[in-house]
Parts: sequence; structure tokens; C-alpha cells
Amino acid sequence: MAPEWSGFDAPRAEAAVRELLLAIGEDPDREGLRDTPARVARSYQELFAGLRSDPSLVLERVFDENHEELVLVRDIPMFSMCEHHLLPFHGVAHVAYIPGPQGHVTGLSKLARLVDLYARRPQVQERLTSQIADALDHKLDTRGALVVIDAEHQCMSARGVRKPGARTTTSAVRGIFKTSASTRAEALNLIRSG
Ligand SMILES: Nc1nc2c(ncn2[C@@H]2O[C@H](COP(=O)(O)OP(=O)(O)OP(=O)(O)O)[C@@H](O)[C@H]2O)c(=O)[nH]1
Ligand SMILES: [Zn+2]
Repeated sequence: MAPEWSGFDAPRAEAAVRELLLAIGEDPDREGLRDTPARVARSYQELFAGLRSDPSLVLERVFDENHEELVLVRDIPMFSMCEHHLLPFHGVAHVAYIPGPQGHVTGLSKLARLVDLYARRPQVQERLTSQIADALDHKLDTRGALVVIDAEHQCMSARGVRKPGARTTTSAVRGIFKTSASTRAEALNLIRSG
């Protein structure tokens, strides 16, 4: 079992899904639903694996490239679960940072891994955005970090207010992106130009 999956109580999750099926008036023992509690438990294990992951490990390896300019990874596919309804919200994340005075950079894939790590938890979009920016800012010793997430919430499209297509954009800025309007504008323009 992968280490990040330890701590997940599969029998408890299965029992809860069985209860839910009973609560909606279904027969959990009919053929089509017989394996559903186990399937849902496995999918929750995967969808919430970020609860058992450590961001320091993701950003542990840095390269000494003496690069002190902007690094931006755009259009990172993002999939998360809203903590209010346990329904998916998904879209894209744009993650930018400017390395600190030592010019240390991290692997580009690590920025996408960081998005996954925080997305795979019960979330709200604002906190997800801030957590990614804070992790970069604190653990990578950057001059600044900027994260923008654009997502559609299924709790707003499949139910409730029922507005499919409505998108939510959130941003979090740290360090020089907060203090320098021109640095912030440069990053936002690059994001938009995609
Ligand atoms: N700020 C924020 N709100 C969210 C997010 N995900 C879901 N929500 C909102 O959380 C709110 C929960 O509101 P409640 O009134 O407690 O729940 P509800 O009766 O199901 O609300 P409706 O969705 O309006 O039917 C809703 O307005 C959702 O749209 C998110 O990531 N950020
Ligand atoms: Zn919701």
C-alpha cells in the first residue's frame, strides 16, 4: 500500500456508503450496487489522499540554477471536492513564483504535485489557492508566489442554484507579487496570454 494511503479506514467508509444507499431508499444488496460501497471507499481513498501527504516532501529537492526571474506553470488541471457538499469542483490552476536570492528552483512537476496534494482534500477554492501559495512561499524560500485557480463547482451546476458553466476565479499573492503591482501584472498578463 502506498504510504500516503495509510490511515484511511476503508471498512468504515464502506459501511457509511451502505448506510447512504439505504437512506436514499435503495437496496444495497441488489446486483448493481453490491460492490458500490467498496468502489466508493476506494475512490474516496484516492480523492482524499492529500490529507495524508506532506508538502515539504514535494518541495524537498531544489536545483541551484541561479535563476531569479519568474517561473510560471499555467493550465495545471485541478480536481478537488468541495467540503460543503462533497461534490467535485474542477478546472485549472496557474502557479508562479520568483526564486529567492539563492536562485533555487524546484522541478516544474513539483508545482503540479503541490496542486494535487492540496486539491485531494475536502476543500474550499479560496483555501486551496492560499495553501498552494503559502507552501511555495514558506518551503521554497521564494521572493514571491502567485496562484490563480479557475474552476466550476458541481454543487452549483448539478444541484442547488443549478448554474452550469458558472466559473469561479480565486487568486493568492505572496511576497513581491503583493508589494509590486508591475510584477503582479507581468504574471497575470502571462497567465491571460495563454
Ligand atoms: N466561498 C466558497 N463557497 C463555496 C465553495 N464551494 C461551495 N461553496 C458554497 O458553499 C455554500 C454553502 O451554503 P449553504 O447555504 O450552507 O448550503 P446550501 O443550502 O446547500 O446552499 P446552495 O448551494 O445555495 O443550495 C454555497 O453557497 C456553495 O456555493 C468554495 O470553494 N468557496
Ligand atoms: Zn459545494
